[in-house]
Amino acid sequence: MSTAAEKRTRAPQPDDRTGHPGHAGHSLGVDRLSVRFRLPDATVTAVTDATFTLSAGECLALVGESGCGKSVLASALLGLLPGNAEIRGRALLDNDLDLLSCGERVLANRIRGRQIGLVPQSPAAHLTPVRTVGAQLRETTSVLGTAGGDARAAARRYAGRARLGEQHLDRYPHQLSGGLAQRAATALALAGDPWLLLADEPTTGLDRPLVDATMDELARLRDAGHAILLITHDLAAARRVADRVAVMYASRIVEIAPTAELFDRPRHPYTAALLDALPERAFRPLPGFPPELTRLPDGCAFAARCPRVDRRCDTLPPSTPTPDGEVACHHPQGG
Ligand SMILES: Nc1ncnc2c1ncn2[C@@H]1O[C@H](COP(=O)(O)OP(=O)(O)OP(=O)(O)O)[C@@H](O)[C@H]1O
Ligand code: NI
Repeated sequence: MSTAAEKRTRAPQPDDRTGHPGHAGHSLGVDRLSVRFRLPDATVTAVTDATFTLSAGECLALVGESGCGKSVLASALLGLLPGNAEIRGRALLDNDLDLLSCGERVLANRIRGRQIGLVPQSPAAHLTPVRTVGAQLRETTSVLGTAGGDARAAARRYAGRARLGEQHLDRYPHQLSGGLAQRAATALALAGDPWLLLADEPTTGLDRPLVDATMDELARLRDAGHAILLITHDLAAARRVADRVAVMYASRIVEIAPTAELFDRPRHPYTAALLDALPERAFRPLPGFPPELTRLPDGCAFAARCPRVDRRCDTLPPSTPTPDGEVACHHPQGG
């Protein structure tokens, strides 16, 4: 599948002001990634056959209801799942290194922080309360080997890339506003020069102006050449920054499409239902609940809530190509 990044006319540019490195050429190719958790009395099917690509300079949003498997997917890529997780599939970095099989040592020494940065859900969880932001940045750049012998200059550099003014480096996290704390946490995520940023619900609990500001910061990092995997419930936020959107339902990606296309012409009935629930649209929440991930049906998991359900839905709908994406439905809307 061709990517939005290939289609975008504005190529990713290094940011001259901050000396932001270009990351052109990097890619992540996830192929049938599946995760199950074995529990004593049940098996949780958290992710099933997730397949997508993501290139430097592109933002992919992963959206779907709570519990559908978004965070488990992200944790699998970082090797952060607990021991009871059974992982299958591949996740190739630069068509080369498989994140799912390379092992903890490689992940710890070469990947986490250095190739893949984590933009945290809550800055508070990422920042140490008892040390200044500058001290934390200096330490992180030293540990990750990006300080280049001058940790102070490095701290200023990464603060600059996250648009955190130098004057804030001597402050403790609690002395920063919510927006500045988010930038400080982002500066830490950038401190190892990762090209790929994972942002799992980076705006939970923020008010709308701060959500928008955070999305605009992510868009800026995308434009500076980073790849961004944005996990969110917030379709409006996704629309603001994502080039493509992947919609997840009950462990599967059921539709993936360029953002404008997805909003204008949703093909999967679940995507249409998510859009109908938006305040600026019909504001009609989808009735019912997703199935338990311990008892998924053999056929389409959305059938029980689907307005277009028919006999074919007893069998699993295969993922089929659309002009610019894919949909897994026996009777997609709009052709
Ligand atoms: N260690 C684990 N053992 C068993 N089940 C787990 C484990 N971690 C996650 N799960 C289950 O996997 C499913 C997917 O969880 P996940 O956190 O990925 O959902 P999510 O889409 O990120 O939801 P939210 O939007 O609420 O963050 C859930 O049913 C969850 O309970
Ligand atoms: Ni989550």
